Amino acid sequence: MPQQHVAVLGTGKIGEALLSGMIRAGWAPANLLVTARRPERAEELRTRHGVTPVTNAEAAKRADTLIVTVKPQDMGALLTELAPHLPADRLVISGAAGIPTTFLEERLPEGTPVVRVMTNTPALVDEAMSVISAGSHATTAHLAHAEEIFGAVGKTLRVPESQQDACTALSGSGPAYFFYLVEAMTDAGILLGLPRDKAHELIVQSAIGAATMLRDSGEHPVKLRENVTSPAGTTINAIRELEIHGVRAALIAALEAARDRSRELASGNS
Ligand SMILES: NC(=O)C1=CN([C@@H]2O[C@H](COP(=O)(O)OP(=O)(O)OC[C@H]3O[C@@H](n4cnc5c(N)ncnc54)[C@H](O)[C@@H]3O)[C@@H](O)[C@H]2O)C=CC1
Ligand SMILES: O=C(O)[C@@H]1CCC=N1
Repeated sequence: MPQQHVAVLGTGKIGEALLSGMIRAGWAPANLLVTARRPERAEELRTRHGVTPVTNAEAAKRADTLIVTVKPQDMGALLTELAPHLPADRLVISGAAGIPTTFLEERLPEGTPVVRVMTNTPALVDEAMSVISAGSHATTAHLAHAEEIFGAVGKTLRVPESQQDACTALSGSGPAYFFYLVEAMTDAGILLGLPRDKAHELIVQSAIGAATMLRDSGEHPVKLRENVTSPAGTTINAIRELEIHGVRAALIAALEAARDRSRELASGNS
């Protein structure tokens, strides 16, 4: 069967990460359409990936599946532009934080299947976590198609849409928290007298090792931490400081704030 045409609309950081992953996974660039606001950006995407830049209206007419990766604040305007050109049997996948499937369904032709996905930037290295939910007209075949696309850049997980804002706080924004931790721990290395590049290398390799153990050992994180924490040793002194400074509570509050912001995002739209 010939591959379907897939269009990525609003090909910024996430759109391009997905596009490049799809090509690495074997999608033919000839079947991939992209839209961008600026002509120079469209040309850059053509040169870099061999995909075809089109207008949003052309994408609506030509693509079997449309993946919308604009910022939440730009979603309303884009849907208004697409709606008059979109046949109602086309699958529309939204990658935007906070935008419910009902928001798209209300602005697209009656019966349009919509799937909501929250991915993350490790898509760039095929290690994304993408959580996927169906709108009211999307079937399991539509979900499977979304999984095929996002599976090109990492893991996928189906969740009820009611959990999407929480997932956005955990995995959508998640990489930023780890980058922040690495940055802070590297600063600590500087305080302890290490050169910045050495401190960075030590922390990054420790992060990779810890992440690999979390994924592959089957052990609970508490057990893994206990294995590092020797009686009267160094680690417990650090853990005590983390507890005194409320780092666990800060993380819980931080993710709650991210979840709340995700809930608010749809209201910033037309
Ligand atoms: N950056 C991240 O870590 C993640 C972002 N997301 C979601 O992905 C979406 C995109 O985020 P980024 O890629 O970071 O943003 P970005 O700003 O890099 O990309 C969005 C692109 O859409 C273009 N655009 C806006 N309106 C358009 C229109 N009418 N026609 C054509 N192009 C248009 C913009 O020019 C821009 O290039 C957002 O909705 C965000 O919530 C989801 C997961 C992670
Ligand atoms: O910060 C944001 O709004 C986007 C969504 C998840 C990660 N980045």
